[in-house]
Amino acid sequence: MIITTEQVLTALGHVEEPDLKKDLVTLNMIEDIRIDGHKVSFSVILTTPACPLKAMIENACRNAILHFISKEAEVSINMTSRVTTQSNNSLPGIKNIIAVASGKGGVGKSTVAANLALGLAKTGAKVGLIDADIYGPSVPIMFGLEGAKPRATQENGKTRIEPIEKYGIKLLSIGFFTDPDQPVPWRGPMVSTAVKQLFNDADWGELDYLVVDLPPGTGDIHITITQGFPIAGALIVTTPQNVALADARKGVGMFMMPAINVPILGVIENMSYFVPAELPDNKYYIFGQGGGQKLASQIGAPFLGQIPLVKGITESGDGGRPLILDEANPMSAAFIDLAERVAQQVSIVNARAPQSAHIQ
Ligand SMILES: Nc1ncnc2c1ncn2[C@@H]1O[C@H](COP(=O)(O)OP(=O)(O)OP(=O)(O)O)[C@@H](O)[C@H]1O
Repeated sequence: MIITTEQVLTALGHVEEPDLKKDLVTLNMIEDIRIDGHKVSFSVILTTPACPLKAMIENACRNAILHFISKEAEVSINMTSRVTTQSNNSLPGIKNIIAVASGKGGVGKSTVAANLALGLAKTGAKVGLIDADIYGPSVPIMFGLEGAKPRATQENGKTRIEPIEKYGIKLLSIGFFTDPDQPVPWRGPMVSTAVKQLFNDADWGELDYLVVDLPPGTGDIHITITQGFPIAGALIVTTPQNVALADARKGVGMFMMPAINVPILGVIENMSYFVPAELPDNKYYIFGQGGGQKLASQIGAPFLGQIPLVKGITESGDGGRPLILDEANPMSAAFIDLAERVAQQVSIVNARAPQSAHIQ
């Protein structure tokens, strides 16, 4: 039996990337085809290491070779990834900026941002996290970094800030530069300058994803960030109550304004229900039910899931070690799922963008 590269490409041309709705060959996702007798090997270049469809795509590729070429073929597939970006990126080295937003305060936006950043890193992506919540920066506490001061160096008359590395990601918080016991009486322009420095003056190096924890609501910082930097998309965190949903809708409205025009990656509902430890089969919908899903369908964005009200989330946040790092806790896997769904949406948005590109 002689197998040719053309046969392999034709067979894999029958495998569709379910999100991007095109076949893997057209999407340039197949590389390194090697054939040795009945042995066939190749690499599949996914758009993110956090791809939730990895196993499914691998199976489909194997089946395509066996079905279209030969049942006798021995197939070996290297599943790898190259995170996509949009080529109009004005921040060199940073492929995708993900803004995490909420209408109201206290709905768990920082909790989602921290666990999302760590979840993306756990799948193998290079990740940074900016805490731009000037009114209540939570990253120093959530990462056990109270009192930490990032190193700043002078380079050709310019200040370079070194992000702090913890748990495998790079971090900067506006809280590292303010006194935690003093209110921050900054005026709009000062806030705007400080936030821009977190992006422009920091040595982020190469990042696949830069997660940005925004302040609640809509304000100066939102305008500064959305107008100053290429945001891949915004993630909306809400709780199920009507009051939270009404505010979340306002937040979404801002991202959708023509002058801002940031795609909504999806809606995450936090504190969806409470499960008492002694009655693990009971779910109590304390704040109502179905609100996040309703918001997502009203704005035509994907609903990315529910996070229950869990004591461990508060404890781990307050204890400086986000819950996702505790692999024995079932919520850890739930946060990884969430990170995968968010990465999937970023890849979809990038593929739809006019100047989308597979850039290393
Ligand atoms: N699902 C959850 N279960 C239990 N506690 C939670 C959950 N989500 C968040 N919390 C806790 O609620 C509090 C507020 O969460 P967080 O700081 O993430 O909210 P936020 O929306 O970022 O608030 P703000 O922007 O107003 O600072 C924290 O103590 C956090 O640990």
